[in-house]
Amino acid sequence: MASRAGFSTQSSDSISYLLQKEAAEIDEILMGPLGFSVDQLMELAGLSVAAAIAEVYRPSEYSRVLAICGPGNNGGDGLVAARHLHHFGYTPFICYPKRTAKPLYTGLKCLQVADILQLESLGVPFIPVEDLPADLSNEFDIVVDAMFGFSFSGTPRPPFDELIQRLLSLENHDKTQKELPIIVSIDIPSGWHVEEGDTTGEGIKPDMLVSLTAPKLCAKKFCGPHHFLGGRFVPPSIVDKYKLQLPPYPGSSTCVRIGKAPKIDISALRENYISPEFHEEEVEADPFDQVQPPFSFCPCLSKPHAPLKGKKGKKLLPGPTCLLIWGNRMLLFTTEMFRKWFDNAVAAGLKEPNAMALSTSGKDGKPSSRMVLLKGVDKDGFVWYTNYESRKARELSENPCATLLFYWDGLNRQVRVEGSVQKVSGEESEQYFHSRPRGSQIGALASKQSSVIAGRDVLHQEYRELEAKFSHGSALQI
Ligand SMILES: NC(=O)C1=CN([C@@H]2O[C@H](COP(=O)(O)OP(=O)(O)OC[C@H]3O[C@@H](n4cnc5c(N)ncnc54)[C@H](O)[C@@H]3O)[C@@H](O)[C@H]2O)[C@@H](O)CC1
Ligand SMILES: [K+]
Repeated sequence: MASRAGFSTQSSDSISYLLQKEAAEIDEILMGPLGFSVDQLMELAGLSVAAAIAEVYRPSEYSRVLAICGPGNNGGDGLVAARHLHHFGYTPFICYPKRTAKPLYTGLKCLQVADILQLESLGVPFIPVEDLPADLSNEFDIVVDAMFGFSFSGTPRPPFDELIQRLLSLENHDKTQKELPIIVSIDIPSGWHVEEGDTTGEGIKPDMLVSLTAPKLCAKKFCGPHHFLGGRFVPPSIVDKYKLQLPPYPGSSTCVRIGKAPKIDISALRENYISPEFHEEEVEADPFDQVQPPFSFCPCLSKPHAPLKGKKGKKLLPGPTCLLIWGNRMLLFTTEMFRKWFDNAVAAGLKEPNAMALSTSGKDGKPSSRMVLLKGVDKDGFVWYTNYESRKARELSENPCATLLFYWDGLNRQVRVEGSVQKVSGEESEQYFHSRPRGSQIGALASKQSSVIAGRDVLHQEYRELEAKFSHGSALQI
């Protein structure tokens, strides 16, 4: 869950939607000339479904997940998603009415046997359809609809007709009375026509739809708040053949949000912290002994940032209020302790753990904040660099007091530092300046930062002069 799905800014009008026939053809091409195996595709599809769910619904609030799996590959995606959700910290349950009983099958059935064995080894319960509570609203927080995908046609036959009815009855509950389970449909909301959608207007209305490979035509009619695309395996030959326009997946994400951005009630925006609690009695008497906070970290270590030194530096000397904060607890700390926590944040793979909000105020007393990057920390203080003509530098020259705030999402920690600020030595500044890439050096010299720029021509002129000074001629952008 370290990587985020991001949001595609591509309008839903410019995304391609597939006809049923095209979806089936793509399936055949992938598993024919392109050499994919069905289990490979299903694994990627199921993983992207689990990732999309985890993106929106946290296990601390939505732990109990029921996956209702159908007889085809859509059902297989549901089994795989449930396995990944287990590893993401959810408690999945499976209802798999057409599960195969015999172990020796070929093709798809063989795969489903493997999926079942893997889920059973994780202790994931399989609930027979007759044991499923008639009212799903008390038992589950999320229901994954993995009954039918793009090969569905006609009207649902038993027992799926009745299962779809149970999902429908969830929607008809009095929503003001209690929290109802979220419905997540894989690829197609089950019971919908693959191209025409919910033709009767009485089909299920999932809260989340995770389209796979490319959305099917019926997805145009999806009105729920969360539409994601998953199945990050489409090769260029298929994109070209079907003239597919698909949004890019950000970074290493297996899913990407498409459709409209979710409407967020800012007043209700609250992070559910799932990191282990840190109790008062666990705090060491000597803060230096509090070296390893009681958190476990992601084993994939990202490379620590190389220490940077340099020019136009500022150093904040921590005053009496240096607080490590986790949840609603605080601990006075030293820069040495900070360093250990910082190293933990780097090891946890957090993005830019050295980003910090710097707040200053000048002689007018009006505070201002901005994000800057920490460039060093030692027993004397915290170092960052700024152009001495910037607003922050001006304010610090008028009032050499500042606060720093680090916020390490994912670890549920923040660090607040308050103190007085002084310039670093010229020598340290020089070292830092020369350690920066050429382009940044030019940019730093030319930049007036937040001060008002008299005229663009003047600035261009300065750039030209600076570029001429540096033979490398690094590219510059204004
Ligand atoms: N690129 C792809 O093609 C990929 C497809 N995947 C998944 O595979 C799905 C398609 O899988 P399948 O082709 O196996 O088909 P489905 O999973 O859509 O379902 C086919 C099964 O449903 C039954 N069925 C159809 N209509 C019915 C009805 N009215 N009542 C009761 N049963 C009915 C069929 O007899 C068949 O057993 C996709 O939607 C997607 O979820 C993913 O696993 C990976 C990639
Ligand atoms: K489905």
